[in-house]
Amino acid sequence: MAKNLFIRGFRIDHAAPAYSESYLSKIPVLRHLDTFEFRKKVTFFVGENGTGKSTILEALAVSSGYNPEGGSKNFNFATSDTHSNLYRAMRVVKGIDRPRDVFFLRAESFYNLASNIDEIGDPLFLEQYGGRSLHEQSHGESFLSLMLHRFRGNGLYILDEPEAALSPSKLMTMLARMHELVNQHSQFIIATHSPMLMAYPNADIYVLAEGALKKTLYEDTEHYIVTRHFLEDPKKMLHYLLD
Ligand SMILES: Nc1ncnc2c1ncn2[C@@H]1O[C@H](COP(=O)(O)OP(=O)(O)OP(=O)(O)O)[C@@H](O)[C@H]1O
Repeated sequence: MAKNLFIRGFRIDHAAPAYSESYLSKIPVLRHLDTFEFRKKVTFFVGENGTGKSTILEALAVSSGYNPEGGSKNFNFATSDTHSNLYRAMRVVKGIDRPRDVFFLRAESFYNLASNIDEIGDPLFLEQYGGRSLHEQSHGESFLSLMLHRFRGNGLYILDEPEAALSPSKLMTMLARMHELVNQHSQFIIATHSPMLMAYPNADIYVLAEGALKKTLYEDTEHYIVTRHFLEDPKKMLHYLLD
């Protein structure tokens, strides 16, 4: 196991009631997932909708002490208790070093996170988020504020579909910032559908498909292949799809 990572892996106890007595046992990928080892500073989980990416990220985040709706360890707001019980059946293997910065971001509850920052109302605290309420910034601007101002390096960042808000050029800004943070000893665990984001070099890509988590080369991912085919000849693809 890579010792210099903050999260080195996890184990799932399939006999735990939290797992066996819930819908989790019906998610094909989880059924065959006993242990998982992180090897790189950036790990992507990709795959079709509903294959279990968010479930795994959320359990990793909750097991590591984060608020299930997102934020750092200081956030404890909850707007609805919809997170799964996987964290009760999961044991996270931590590295030797502890991260000095942690953040769990999920696109779907970003709005609630922004409200919570406003409620805290401390200007010094707000400064970390670019000095302006995240509600007064666009979705993409506020996410970039988070990456540029709040993420400080030496951090563990668990991001669920961070591309949701970003234009292609801002996605490139994110890639550059991510690289800086990786060089400052950070670890990223990301669920994504973005072929641009998953192009980040020296990352591991795991595809959730056919009941397995399979390490896959970037060029072999469906995201890369389908997007490339589409962009090579959009007219031909549209003709095929629409006629
Ligand atoms: N509360 C729940 N009750 C029953 N099934 C659920 C519940 N929450 C999620 N599921 C199911 O668990 C499976 C995995 O969901 P998850 O959100 O982890 O998928 P995902 O890979 O992140 O999908 P997407 O790419 O669409 O975000 C899905 O089939 C989903 O329908």
